Amino acid sequence: RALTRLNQLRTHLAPRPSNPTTPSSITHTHNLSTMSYTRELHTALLAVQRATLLTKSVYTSHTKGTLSKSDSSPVTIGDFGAQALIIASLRHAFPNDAIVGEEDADDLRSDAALRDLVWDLVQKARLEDSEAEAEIGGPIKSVEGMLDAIDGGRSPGGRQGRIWALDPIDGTKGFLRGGQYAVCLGLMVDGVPTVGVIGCPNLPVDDAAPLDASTGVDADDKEGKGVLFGAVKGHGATSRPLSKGALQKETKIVMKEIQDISQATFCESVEAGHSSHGDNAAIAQKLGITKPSVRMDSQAKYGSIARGAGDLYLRLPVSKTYEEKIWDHAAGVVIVQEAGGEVSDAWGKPLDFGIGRTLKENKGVVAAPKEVFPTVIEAVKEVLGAKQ
Ligand SMILES: Nc1ncnc2c1ncn2[C@@H]1O[C@H](COP(=O)(O)OS(=O)(=O)O)[C@@H](OP(=O)(O)O)[C@H]1O
Ligand SMILES: [Mg+2]
Ligand SMILES: [Mg+2]
Ligand SMILES: [Mg+2]
Repeated sequence: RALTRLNQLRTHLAPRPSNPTTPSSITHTHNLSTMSYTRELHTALLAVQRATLLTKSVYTSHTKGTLSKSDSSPVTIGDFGAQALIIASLRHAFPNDAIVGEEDADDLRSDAALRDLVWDLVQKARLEDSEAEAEIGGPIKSVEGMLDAIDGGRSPGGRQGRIWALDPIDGTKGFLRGGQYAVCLGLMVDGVPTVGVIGCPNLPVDDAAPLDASTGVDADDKEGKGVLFGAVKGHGATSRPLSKGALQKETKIVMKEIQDISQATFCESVEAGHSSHGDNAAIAQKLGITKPSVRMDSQAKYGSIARGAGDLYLRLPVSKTYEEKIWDHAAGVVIVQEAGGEVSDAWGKPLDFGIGRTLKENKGVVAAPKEVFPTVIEAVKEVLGAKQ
């Protein structure tokens, strides 16, 4: 009977290729551990944890090595270093997987001084637990290996197979300002976000801590800051303290039940250029919300609502042409869904992660607990509709 139950579970949990003509070489192996993505989650948690150590060392140092990218957004040595470490970890554990990473190594190849700064950071960032460090492949061996790892994030994305979406530092502006930021890694299987991990060095460890965007790095690790969120589709969401070595014990997280939507707290971007503060405020007003919004950089917003510290995440588009990037949402979406939430674009349309590196068929993002989600989307549509 146990065997029948196991087989039923296998059939139930097996990720199915969306296209029945998928060649057998990229269909998934049917063993229970891959089906529940235990190894993927474990690897992603350790990889993100190691990368957060690197970002913290940059956060507290004076040299951030900031460059302006072609879209005039900033990138730092922390972004490059974290991307190198995470891609090296993924290649070690899952050499056949594709990776969509935000950064590439072009700027480092043409700037030796910057490259040396990143190489120095990458060599120093090691997990103190040798078993954990070995599980993610140990240190990167050479400068060329580091550049090659960073360039490993050039996948165009797509709807088939296993593709990781990596944001080595999400909220780089927040990172530079001394605010919240996050290291984010999601695995998409056939275009569906399936595993999500977010490391937030500046959020309180305590899931019940009141939501404020209070900032400042916990330089001596004495302030109880630093949290690592994780989730697997169908298996719930967790948080645990970030550590410097092996993974700490996890706690299950769930979104807060909302009795009265007018009492909800909503989160939005700090940067007015990333999300329309005016539209967000109009939506809140329609819902009868009087509490001020909490402005917070990065996917720390997804983590915060997933653990019930806040309730809603509103990201109404500012520009008609901006396409949201998949690495800004993939991990957060799994974590919120698994904590009991729903996420869509501003029109209530599901986010389509299978088109490429961006969510080009979607506009804006709204996340809320399942029970109130339809009410929130109605308010969003009314506000958007009134503008058209
Ligand atoms: N115009 C526009 N509209 C929407 N989003 C944009 C836009 N420009 C940039 N970005 C992306 O915003 C990412 C960080 O946004 P957040 O809202 O999470 O943080 S912030 O409070 O604005 O810093 C940020 O991620 P990082 O680059 O990883 O920091 C960008 O990918
Ligand atoms: Mg980002
Ligand atoms: Mg980034
Ligand atoms: Mg960026």
